[in-house]
Amino acid sequence: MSLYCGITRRRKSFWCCRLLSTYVTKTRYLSELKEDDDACKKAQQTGAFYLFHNLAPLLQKSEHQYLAPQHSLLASLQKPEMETELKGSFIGLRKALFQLNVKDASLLSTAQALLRWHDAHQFCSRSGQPTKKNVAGSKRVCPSNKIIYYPQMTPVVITLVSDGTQCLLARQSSFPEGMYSALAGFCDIGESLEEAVRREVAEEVGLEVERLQYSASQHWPFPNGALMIACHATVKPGQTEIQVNLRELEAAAWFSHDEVATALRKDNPSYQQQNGAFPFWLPPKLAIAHQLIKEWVEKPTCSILPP
Ligand SMILES: NC(=O)C1=CN([C@@H]2O[C@H](COP(=O)(O)OP(=O)(O)OC[C@H]3O[C@@H](n4cnc5c(N)ncnc54)[C@H](O)[C@@H]3O)[C@@H](O)[C@H]2O)C=CC1
Ligand SMILES: [Mg+2]
Repeated sequence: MSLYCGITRRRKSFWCCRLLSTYVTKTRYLSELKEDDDACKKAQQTGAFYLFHNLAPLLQKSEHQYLAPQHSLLASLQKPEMETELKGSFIGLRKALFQLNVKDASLLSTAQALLRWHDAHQFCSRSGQPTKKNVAGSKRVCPSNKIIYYPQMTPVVITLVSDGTQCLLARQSSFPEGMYSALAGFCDIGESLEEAVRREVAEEVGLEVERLQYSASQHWPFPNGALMIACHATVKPGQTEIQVNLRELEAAAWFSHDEVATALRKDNPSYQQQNGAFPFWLPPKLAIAHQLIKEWVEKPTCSILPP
């Protein structure tokens, strides 16, 4: 698509033309919809919608997968009629997330986080008056004092600690049986990413991080919309003795490269072994914890690059 812009200098007009990439065009269009209620209302007439009921998206079950159908603007129907009409059911996102394709999982996570934020920010914290949502849902405004509230994400660090040959994985009692993951924790106010990683590792397993390396980030819808910031970290040589903080974790342990590589190849084994224990398994592909662990398996030295 072309952009034409007119620049007037010293009474002469110059016209320049340049091609905008599809990504830039789309981004600018979305940015316009956030600011322009009329343009957004117009877009809604031809837009596609995901449906939610009490924060649960309407999904259709297909073998081992969930499909997230999109709909045009619908007449208002009650939940049971809606499910019958659209041949699906409203299913909790926690249950369905890992059985959705990447695009639907990402869009539904964003949508749910936004809906949850609106639900929790109905009133101005200064005036106590009801706030008003713009059409796009990208902000809320207090009509009495004009304070603008924007949706928030909470930063969370997630760190795969390694001693160069093994990596440290932990589990909380709320995790599914047998699943271990990298260490995660909410950033405290005023902290840098590096400080949050060092503090969380010290708090949860009693180790001192020597070096850390940023890997990637991911929006995570639970519990209230988090920005997961993933890092690799190494601990000081010879200082690998774990002291698990049992208020936060149920268990933590060092795992060898072979153990982790084998677990990475398996799906969630939802069976118990003969001795009653559940086999060791890792978070599913969609979770950034999985990507972090996979990176380490492919390149165990990824955390010992120069800082
Ligand atoms: N996408 C992924 O791969 C993974 C995501 N996670 C997410 O990371 C999040 C944080 O991990 P945790 O170990 O639970 O955090 P954590 O180690 O900071 O412990 C949670 C506790 O921190 C306190 N806390 C401090 N600030 C908080 C805030 N802003 N919101 C809520 N609680 C706060 C509360 O007392 C809470 O019980 C989890 O909610 C989990 O959903 C965790 C592992 C993997
Ligand atoms: Mg934690």
